[in-house]
Amino acid sequence: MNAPGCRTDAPLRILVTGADGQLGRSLRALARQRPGEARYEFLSRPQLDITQPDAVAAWLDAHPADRLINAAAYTAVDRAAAERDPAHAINAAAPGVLARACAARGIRLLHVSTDYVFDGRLGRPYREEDATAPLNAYGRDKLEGEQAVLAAAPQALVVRTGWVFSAWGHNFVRTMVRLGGQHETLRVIDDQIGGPTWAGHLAQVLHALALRPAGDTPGGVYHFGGHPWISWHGFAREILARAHALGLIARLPSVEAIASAEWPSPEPRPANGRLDCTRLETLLGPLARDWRIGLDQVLKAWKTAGA
Ligand SMILES: NC(=O)C1=CN([C@@H]2O[C@H](COP(=O)(O)OP(=O)(O)OC[C@H]3O[C@@H](n4cnc5c(N)ncnc54)[C@H](OP(=O)(O)O)[C@@H]3O)[C@@H](O)[C@H]2O)C=CC1
Ligand SMILES: Cc1cn([C@H]2C[C@H](O)[C@@H](COP(=O)(O)OP(=O)(O)O[C@H]3O[C@@H](C)C(=O)[C@@H](O)[C@H]3O)O2)c(=O)[nH]c1=O
Repeated sequence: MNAPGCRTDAPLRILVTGADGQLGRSLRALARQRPGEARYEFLSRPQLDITQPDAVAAWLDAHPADRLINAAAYTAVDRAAAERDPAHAINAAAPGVLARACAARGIRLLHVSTDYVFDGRLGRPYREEDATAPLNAYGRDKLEGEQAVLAAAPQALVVRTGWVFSAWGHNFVRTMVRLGGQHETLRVIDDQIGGPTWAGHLAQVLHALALRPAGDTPGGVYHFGGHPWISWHGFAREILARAHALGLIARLPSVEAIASAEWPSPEPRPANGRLDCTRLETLLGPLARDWRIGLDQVLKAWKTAGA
């Protein structure tokens, strides 16, 4: 194993848990595009269930690594209050299990968290040190997970992001294209703003962080989110206009702007999910984070695939 903080010519060995999700698949794509920069190993849920401490320990003993990127999570926000056991086990408890197992073996953990750790009442983009106050069960679990990681492994990196989309899995872009093909009018919340994050950009950031020597990169929380900031309503309009222009939907539906109170959701969301990325940009330099580039990539991929 490369000693933490030491540069070496051997490519770093990076394990990725939750490798079949949006972020995991985006990391797979990145690893294919940049062979030689690191030796990635991708573990989907059947290969490694992160809620099982013995399985985690056994895997890490059998597969030495320098870094572990945890892309596994429970992301069904509206179900997290009803499905307490799995949601808490995956998002709150398992990150601590991973952090302890990694710390015991000199592996640096990169963990991913969310803008939903904030209550959204701040009148500016959130910085890493701003007070957390999650509004929903998912946000509370993710915050507990962050805290467990940093308590067990202060050198770990916790990257908070928001509004993630990709060509794979469940996300707002897919939902809008599906609904846009079915309805003449959609109703979408206009009083929640944030930064849609293309999972490809998030993968680039995690890859760059993983490659850095630990000594050059202080442990702790970093924010990374897409730009420009926009409401869900504005994002929906952009998605539908571009999907229509590409012929993914035959008609352009109208999109009615509604207030959060008018949307029947069991779980509240923060009104402000904007993430200030200055800390990360100071470390890594200017970051690719324009979601419009990612959105075009996703829609073109679906067009090519005939979706
Ligand atoms: N999606 C979003 O909008 C946002 C996501 N995030 C965070 O970013 C990270 C990546 O999210 P994203 O890629 O969208 O998530 P996805 O829901 O797309 O993927 C999560 C993956 O984790 C897997 N998984 C679930 N439970 C376990 C387990 N016990 N052991 C191993 N794997 C498991 C899932 O498998 P299965 O499908 O079988 O359950 C799935 O493949 C997460 O930490 C998430 O909280 C932060 C902000 C926004
Ligand atoms: C489908 C739909 C959603 N909405 C609203 C509900 C919600 O406030 C917002 C987004 O809905 P979704 O259910 O897609 O997104 P949601 O599950 O809230 O997305 C969140 O996922 C977790 C994992 C995160 O960490 C967050 O950063 C965020 O990305 O849009 C409408 O207003 N109209 C609609 O037709």
